[in-house]
Amino acid sequence: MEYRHVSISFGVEPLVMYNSYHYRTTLDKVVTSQKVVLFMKGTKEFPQCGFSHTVVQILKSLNVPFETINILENDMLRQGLKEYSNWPTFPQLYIDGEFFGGCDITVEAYKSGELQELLEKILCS
Ligand SMILES: N[C@@H](CCC(=O)N[C@@H](CS)C(=O)NCC(=O)O)C(=O)O
Ligand code: FES
Repeated sequence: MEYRHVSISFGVEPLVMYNSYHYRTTLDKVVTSQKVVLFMKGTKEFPQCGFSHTVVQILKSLNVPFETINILENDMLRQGLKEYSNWPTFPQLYIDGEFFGGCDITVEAYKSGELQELLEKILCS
């Protein structure tokens, strides 16, 4: 799939993806730009879907710094991310540059304490 002029509002400079190779390297940069990055529907302040809202609430309750990207603003990004993460839905949580999971996985990991453990390890290193 070709991605032309897909621009993500992220940080100061919008990131532009010109083609499928470029979108992959661009997304590599996005997911490693912060220890915790959440691709979601809506924003941290105003989630637009219950699944995204749940993950935001978990991250807020754990008091960890995290970046969110609203995939509803960009349909090419929305479709491209499904391919990039090999995951068909949102939210998509990245921790330390690695895809961690969607809502169900995050809820389970939160309940078991695995999420807290991983975040402590990542954020204290
Ligand atoms: N079981 C999923 C729930 C998330 C989900 O089903 N998301 C749907 C509805 S919000 C989705 O992203 N569909 C694809 C799309 O909207 O592009 C999870 O654990 O994350
Ligand atoms: S937007 Fe309808 S379930 Fe997420």
